[in-house]
Amino acid sequence: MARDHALEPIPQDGEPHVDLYNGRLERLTQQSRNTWFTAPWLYAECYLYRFLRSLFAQSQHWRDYDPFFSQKVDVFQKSGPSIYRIASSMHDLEIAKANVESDEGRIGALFQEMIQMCLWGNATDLSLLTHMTLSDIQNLQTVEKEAQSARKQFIMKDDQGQVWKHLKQVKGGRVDFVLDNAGFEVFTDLVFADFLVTYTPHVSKVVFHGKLIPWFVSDVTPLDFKYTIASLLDETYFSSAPALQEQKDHLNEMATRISKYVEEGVLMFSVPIETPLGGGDGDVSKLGEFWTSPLPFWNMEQDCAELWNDLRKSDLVIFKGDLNYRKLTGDIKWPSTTSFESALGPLAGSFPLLSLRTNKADVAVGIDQEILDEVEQKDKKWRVNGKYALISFLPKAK
Ligand SMILES: O=P(O)(O)OC[C@H]1O[C@](O)(CO)[C@@H](O)[C@@H]1O
Repeated sequence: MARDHALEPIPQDGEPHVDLYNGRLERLTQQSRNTWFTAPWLYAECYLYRFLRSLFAQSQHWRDYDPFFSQKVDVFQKSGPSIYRIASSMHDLEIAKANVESDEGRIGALFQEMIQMCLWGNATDLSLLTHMTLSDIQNLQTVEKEAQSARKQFIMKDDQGQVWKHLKQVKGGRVDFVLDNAGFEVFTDLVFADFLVTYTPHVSKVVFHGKLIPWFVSDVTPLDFKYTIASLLDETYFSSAPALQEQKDHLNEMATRISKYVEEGVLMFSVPIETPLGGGDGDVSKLGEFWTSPLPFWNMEQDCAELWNDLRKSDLVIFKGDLNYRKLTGDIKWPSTTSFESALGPLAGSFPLLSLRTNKADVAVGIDQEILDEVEQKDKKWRVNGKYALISFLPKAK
């Protein structure tokens, strides 16, 4: 990689997208753009994880091995303090349930807190954490109200009001999460989902979409999803964090509720939770394969009609994180004042779409010129340092 070698075709390993990756590579070769430094970054990064998967997929005994699993577990286990704090807030909500349910204004305010918790949960992925200390990580994980208001100035586009206006008109609807990272981030996604189905009349089902192969180090696989819920139910899992029995009880109360929702299918993974890495045999993985292709999401209707048709049934599709944002916008060098709608290309209007992203790569759209000028002056690295964020919403076309 460091010597700018040519990318090799991915061997026919029996798993999805080999021809797709190799066809693109062939085209890049014809254009003399087939080396690590010359290939488009989005393609090269996706290729890296697909190539790595191929090495395991072709082995006899390592097919089910996720080389990043231990890193994901390690960081998750260190997230105890924030997880206990959030669980205690959910316990307070449970006590006030009767009052909350009848107060639309309060639900709206909580909805916005949940959005921000999920947004900043995305700042803590393993691709950025390698150089951080434990206290840096735990600091980033303080996503409660006070920390949220301090971080508000870092949200460069904020469509929270619009998304709430949309969702509050929905009754008993379906929300989808196109997940990003395992560990603390997916925990915040589960908390948001729990909030939506337990305390609001607007949502009765949540579908989670993960990755079928180890992806961008810390992305959620079916096993990670299952493991997260099992860990939350295990009282000893976060034993490195000092916790009162009362806090452990709060976490157990919430985790038991979430686990029951999963059993009942109120919260579900888009493919069977036992799906092995690589997707296994048969058709079950059709709804999961698309997320690890190198394609932008623009032409989802043609590229993966089954998934597009499925998402069309959703009342809100939430795309988490930076890579999903890059694929939504095609990872193009748009002027940052370009509208989010234009950057979504043909995908725009397919379903109500919310993107929650902390900025870790160059592409950024939908930002007012004034805000751009101000942030550009304050922090030249705003596009990539994970400190700034975008909350972008676009409704379904009528
Ligand atoms: O986990 P997220 O938010 O999708 O971040 C992934 C991002 O991290 C990087 O791998 C490194 O910053 C980017 O190339 C990529 O878009």
